[in-house]
Formats: sequence, C-alpha cells, structure tokens
Amino acid sequence: MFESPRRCGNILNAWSESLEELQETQPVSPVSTDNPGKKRKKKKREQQRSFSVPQLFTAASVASDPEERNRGDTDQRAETEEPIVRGIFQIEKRSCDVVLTATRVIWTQIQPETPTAGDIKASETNQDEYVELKDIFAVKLKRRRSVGQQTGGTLLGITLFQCVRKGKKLKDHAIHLSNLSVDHCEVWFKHLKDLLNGFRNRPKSLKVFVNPNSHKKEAHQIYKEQVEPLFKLADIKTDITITENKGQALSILKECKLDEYDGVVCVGGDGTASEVAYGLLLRAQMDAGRDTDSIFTPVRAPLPLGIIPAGSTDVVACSVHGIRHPVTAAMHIIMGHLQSVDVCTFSSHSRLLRFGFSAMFGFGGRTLALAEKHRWMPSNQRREFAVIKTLANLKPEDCELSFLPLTQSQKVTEGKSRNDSTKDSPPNTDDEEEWQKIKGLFLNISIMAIPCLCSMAPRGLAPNTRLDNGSMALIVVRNTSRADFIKHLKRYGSLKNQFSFSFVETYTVQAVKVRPRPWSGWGDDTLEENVEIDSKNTPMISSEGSYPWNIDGDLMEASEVCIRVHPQLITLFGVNTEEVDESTVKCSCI
Ligand SMILES: Nc1ncnc2c1ncn2[C@@H]1O[C@H](COP(=O)(O)OP(=O)(O)OP(=O)(O)O)[C@@H](O)[C@H]1O
Repeated sequence: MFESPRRCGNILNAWSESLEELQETQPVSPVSTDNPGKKRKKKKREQQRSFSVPQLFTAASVASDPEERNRGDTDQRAETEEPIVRGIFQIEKRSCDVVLTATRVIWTQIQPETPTAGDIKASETNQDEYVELKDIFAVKLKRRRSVGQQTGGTLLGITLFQCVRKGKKLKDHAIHLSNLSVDHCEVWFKHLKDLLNGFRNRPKSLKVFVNPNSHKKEAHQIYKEQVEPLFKLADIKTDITITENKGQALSILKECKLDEYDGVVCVGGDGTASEVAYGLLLRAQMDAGRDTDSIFTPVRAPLPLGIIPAGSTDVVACSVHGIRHPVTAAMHIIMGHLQSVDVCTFSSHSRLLRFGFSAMFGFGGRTLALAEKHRWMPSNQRREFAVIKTLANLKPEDCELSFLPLTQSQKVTEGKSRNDSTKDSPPNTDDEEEWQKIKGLFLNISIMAIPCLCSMAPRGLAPNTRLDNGSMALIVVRNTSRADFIKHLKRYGSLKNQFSFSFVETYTVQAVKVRPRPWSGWGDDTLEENVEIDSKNTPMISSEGSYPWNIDGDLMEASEVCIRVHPQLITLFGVNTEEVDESTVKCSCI
C-alpha cells in the first residue's frame, strides 16, 4: 500500500523521505525551537478556516454508466465538464472545493466564513487549478504508517501521480488531496480508478528483458532504481528476464505466449533493442505463416516495444524519446504513448537475415568488428580504440551499390501516410529500371530508417529521415583522404551540415543493395597490423567473402545484402520527436 505524505516531488525521493515526513507528524518533541505564540495563532487561523461536517464530507456522486466514462468517448459530459463527484480536500495546505469530471480534477480555494486580510487578498487572485486525467498515471490512498508497518494506518487522503513534461523529459509529480474521511476518499478513489482504467493504450502487463552486460553493466540497477518503482506505482505487472547471453531474448520471443502481455520492454543499448525488435517481428512473421526464406511482405509486430536506454549510444531510444533518459522512457510506457516506426529487412539472396533500424557498412562495420574482438576492454575505451585503429588503417570498400529512390509521388503521399497505422506493406515498385547503380571505392555507407539521434550526433546520424515516413536515408562517403574523412566525422558532433562535402552523397530511398567486389590478396588480419601501405586506393578485402556490418550496433557478417524499408512495421512506446513541445506543462490554470 502506498505511503507518502509528501505534498509533491519525485517518487524516489518520496519513498526515501517518507520516514522524515512521518517523524514530522509524530507527537511534539519536548524540545521545540518554534515560537509557541506563532503556533497558537496559526492553529487559530486553521480553526477559522474549518467547515461544517456535512460540508466537508459531501460527496455529490453524479456518476452514471462507467462505460460512458472511458477515454476516447467524446460524450457531452466531457465537453461540458459535468461533475462526477465533488468534495472538499486540503491541497497544499489550502482548503479547496474539488470537482472530478470525465477529463479533469479541478480545484478552487474556498473562502473561510470569516476571512482574514490575507484570505481576501489571496481570493482576488484566486483561480481554478486543474490537472487533466490524461496526465495522471496512478492514484493511491495515502496513509500514515509507523516505521515497519506494512498494512493499515490512518487514512490521510488521496494522492494523484501526474506525468509532467519539462522540455523532452517526462517525470512524475505527486498531488496530495488530504481528507480524513474514509468514505469520502474511497468514493473518490473508486471514481478515479474507473476513469484511469479507461485509458486503453496504457499497458497493464509487460514482458521485460534486461541485458545486464550493456555498456557499464548498469542496466539492471537502472531498471531496479528508476523504472521498477514507477511500474509498481502504475500497477503494471511485469515478467522479467535478465538475459544470460546474446540471442536469449530472441529465442524467448519466438516461443512465449505473447497474449499475456500488453507490451515488451528492453533495458539495454541499441543491440538489445534491435534484438528484441527483431524477435517481436520474427514472431509476427511466424504467426502469420510468412516464409522468410523468400521475398515476403512482413506483417506488423503484435505488441508495442518500450526501450529503457542503458547502453552507450542508445540511438533508437534517443530517436523515439528525443532524449536519453530512463525515467522519460518509463513514463512513455506507463502513459501508453505510441509511435509507429519504420523498420528495415536485411536479406541476402532473398533470405531474411534480420530486421533492424539502421546499418553501416565500411568504416562503421569495420570499427564495430574490431571493437567486438576487444570485448574485454571497458566499453568507452574499446570504442575509442576501435575508432582510432580503424582510422589509422583506413581503407575503402570496393563495391557496387544499387538503390531504389523514393519517387516524387511517394514523397507527396509520405506526409499523408505518416499516421496511417493500418499500412503494412512497403512502397514496393521493384521495377529493375528504377534502380540506380553506383560503383567504386567507398569509405562508408550508412542506411538509416530512423534519425539515429545520440549525444555524439545531436542532429542525428540521418537528420533528414523521420521515424515513420516510409523511407531510408542512404549516406554514401566515397573514397577520400583520411583528413577529409575525419573532418566529415567531426561534423556529426556539431551543428554544421555533415554532408556538405564533395565526397558525400545522400539519397532518400526505399531499398538498397550492397554488393562488395572481391579482390585477391589481403586478409582481415591485416587490420590488426599497422601496415604501411597506400591506403588511399587499396580497398578492404575479406578473405572469406563476408564483410562486417554494423546493424544497430550489432555485428553481422554477410556478403551481398539487400535492405528494404517497411513503413510503420513496429510500434514503439514514445513520441514523434519532431513534435515534442519544449514548453513546461504542469498543473495549469483555467
Ligand atoms: N547476458 C548477456 N551477455 C552478453 N551479451 C548479451 C547478453 N544479453 C544480451 N546480450 C547482447 O549484447 C549485445 C550488446 O548489448 P547492448 O547493445 O545492450 O549494449 P552496448 O553495446 O553497451 O550498447 P550500445 O549498443 O548502445 O552501444 C546485444 O546484441 C545483446 O544481444
């Protein structure tokens, strides 16, 4: 049972400070530094503000059919703000007339029968305040309990937990409605619970995967300390798997009973998010009887996916939350904010290799391959080492690149289709004539279906693509000097355009084929040696005919790969980051 007599504040603080608050409410200590005269005056003022018993405990319940009160019903009452229940509570030490309607809790400070000068002054600026029910994610009966007491306790009122936005961050905020009447509070509690249950998008049961090895191995701690208390507060049931190895989440998702859950959550970095998204999508294809060993039109993921960032770059989480912040991610899940997101299929010779959101071939793939060989190093050090070493041995890839550009007509309809969640097939015009081909030496090829925001690239690795616009950004970096390539890389971290170089080309595409052209001679192991060669024109060769790909931070070895975008194939808990309102939304005044 919830116990937090604080007026407002973060839930984590509320738990830790509850003992302190409790002590404040213990019998007065014999040693008091307070001025007793002042205290008496304060008590007198409080008494003057008191109200008759019937006034205090009136619960004018005018509730009708609960079905009508579900969110989404644009019934008349929602528009007219007709009261469902009305009563008197203390809010922030002020006696308030509080009204619950189908969409809001509204309160107005009450004038005492014999107002003081201060009361009269306050009443001149007195305005109704309110909180929208759509911003409330939990309601609890507030009780005073002694240390160690688990049940019972004196009822103090009701606490509403509101989701507040500050810029891109979401956090919780508690509003305490104090009233000592058990009957009164229970009536309010029941009505509030009924109304909150009407928010159909909000999950009640989640499957959670935690990768304990992500980044600095903090994923489990992040979940326990920052996320689990919020899920508990919102009465969300969780079934948690702490993964023991790579691929475990994928195997579980292929077999488990998904209809028990309203969503899947992963706690980790991009590799974990990608594995879980892949698992959900693969499961959808299996359930729909799709043959992934031939060309197929994929079906949408059956459940929404929530991503709690605990990795090193977290581009998927940043792209869908606008910020790398576990509490914000948890609040998007609790509030049931849903965002459709485009997904790519990666296939070779028509066989599905995997699903993913972004890919890098060339420098991006080689860097990851090298980092993976040095897994024993701490995460940041490993990444830095791999980047420096790959830059030192920078060599281009020789390949043939074909791509299917997004046509003008598709670009026009793109805007219209962005919120069309029923769309489940790609904009497929596989006419060979429309494919464009370029051949040559490339330092890096990036293919991204989402903007890939991260702290290293605040505008995103692919700033010109959107989460749900049914297209991918193809960014081609042709062979150039190491110095120029480094200049291009450095631009990602600044606000300057990283693409305004003669050796960088960008395209908006619906499909890409990358066909590396094998040479004879070199082996991959040359990477480890600091061999003095004319790296400028000597392409990278793989002895086994397979090349490293970086798919959402996960290493995949493949030769010829075809990448195709599928509009809005998955739903993530989050928002369209372009539409995040920067203003602070809090308890508003009417
Ligand atoms: N228990 C485990 N031990 C080892 N690897 C795991 C385990 N559980 C999951 N994995 C795999 O670890 C890989 C990397 O994890 P993840 O992406 O979460 O961390 P990261 O690489 O530190 O973060 P980022 O991708 O943001 O840089 C994923 O591909 C995932 O499948």
